[in-house]
Amino acid sequence: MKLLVSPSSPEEAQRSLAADIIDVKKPSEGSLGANFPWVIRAIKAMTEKPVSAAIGDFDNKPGGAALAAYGAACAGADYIKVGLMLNDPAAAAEVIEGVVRAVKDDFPEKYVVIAAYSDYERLGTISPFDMTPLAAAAGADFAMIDTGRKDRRSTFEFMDTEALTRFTAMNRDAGLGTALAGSLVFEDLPVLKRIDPEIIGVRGMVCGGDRNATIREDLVARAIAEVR
Ligand SMILES: O=C[C@H](O)COP(=O)(O)O
Repeated sequence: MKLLVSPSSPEEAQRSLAADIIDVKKPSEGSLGANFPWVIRAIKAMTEKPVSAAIGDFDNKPGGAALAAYGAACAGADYIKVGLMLNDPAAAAEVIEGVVRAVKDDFPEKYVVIAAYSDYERLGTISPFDMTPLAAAAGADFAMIDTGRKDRRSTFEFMDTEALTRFTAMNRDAGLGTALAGSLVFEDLPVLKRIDPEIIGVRGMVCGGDRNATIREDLVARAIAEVR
């Protein structure tokens, strides 16, 4: 299980370099808020570790999503992550296909991560279980769950261990890796290890509980030690 940490600036990235994957995002622009290309480029230049970039929480705008994905890939991201803030499976498929093609046509070695939200019922968005077959059919690499609304309610409040285990197994059967995130806390690490996704994603955990605070190097070190 790899640890992905989500800094919002090169300064925070500097304190996140012990993580397995450095995930560039702009939390003030949403759960998977996109940061500027020059921030992605600057963070990519700081490390040999894989860099991921969130490109936004998209409704029915496949062209915008595809162009954002291409931009993140050109800026140096190794993983490109898009969130599905929509409900209609046909529209979701269009966004996913656009993002996968935008990345893979020019950068076949890069990974595409498609995220649905654990709190999909309160958001009225597509369920992670309905996303997986669409992501697999389009040739994405990972299916992810995160919370769409960041109000400190955890993914575990919306989906229990059984559902997350089932999601992980479903992805594996479909040839996809799994990434799990959403206000995870240190106490969740033992059960996450049992669920066994390829990646867990955190920000609030390594900010001391408040994702609007700043990332602490000591907490990144503790997280990586406990994940191992
Ligand atoms: O990709 C992971 C997210 O940045 C998780 O953020 P969070 O732990 O604050 O919910």
